[in-house]
Amino acid sequence: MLSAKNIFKSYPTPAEPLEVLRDVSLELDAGERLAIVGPSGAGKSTLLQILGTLDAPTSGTVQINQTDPFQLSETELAHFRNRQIGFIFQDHHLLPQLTVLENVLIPALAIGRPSEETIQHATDLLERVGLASRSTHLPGELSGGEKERVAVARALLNRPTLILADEPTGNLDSHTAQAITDLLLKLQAEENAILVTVTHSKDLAAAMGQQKTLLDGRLS
Ligand SMILES: Nc1ncnc2c1ncn2[C@@H]1O[C@H](COP(=O)(O)OP(=O)(O)OP(=O)(O)O)[C@@H](O)[C@H]1O
Repeated sequence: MLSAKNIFKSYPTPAEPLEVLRDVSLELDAGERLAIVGPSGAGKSTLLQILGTLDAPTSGTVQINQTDPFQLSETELAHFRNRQIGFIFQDHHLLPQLTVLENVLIPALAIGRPSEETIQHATDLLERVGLASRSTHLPGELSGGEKERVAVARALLNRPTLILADEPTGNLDSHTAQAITDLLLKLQAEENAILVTVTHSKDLAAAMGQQKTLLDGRLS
């Protein structure tokens, strides 16, 4: 379960602090989906960073599976994040010198040498995203949509509680965007994970089923 309660976030500026999030709360159970929409600069990515434990709120609490990540030590938090959260970014963040399979294995490589079982799971995920035949290729040899599919497979490697996607279809043509949306929703449902996406895409937001708008720092 994901719960965020009374989240406020301000950034310091030379003048007044810039208040980006004002009393944002949300609660999602396993298998639920939420699209966060809103104008540019509304604080969508800031909220996603906080839900992803990459940035702490100025005040308020986050709980992921009954754990408050911001109470953990740095090392515990890195481990927790790696185990519980899968991230998908608009520009996929694949490492160009690693093969497709190695890129999917990155969340496992962060905690040591991947087991045979983990390598098999990564191979299965590549099969499920339709890229089994490309596992030894480098990202530079793939199309934009294929790279995004690798990013989806990688986000699922550790069977995360929570998948966070920031504009996962942002750089794709409408046909490829639809294919990535279908794939993401299918895998999320199969894994019973929580999926939160930030998007400007009306199609993706509609496909997510539930959407909320961030405006003037408030989510409604
Ligand atoms: N580290 C930071 N320091 C200072 N201000 C920041 C920082 N990060 C974001 N901001 C500001 O916070 C506000 C919200 O930014 P954020 O990236 O969360 O918006 P967004 O809704 O995701 O926008 P977009 O749709 O354009 O990506 C913006 O005014 C931005 O300039």
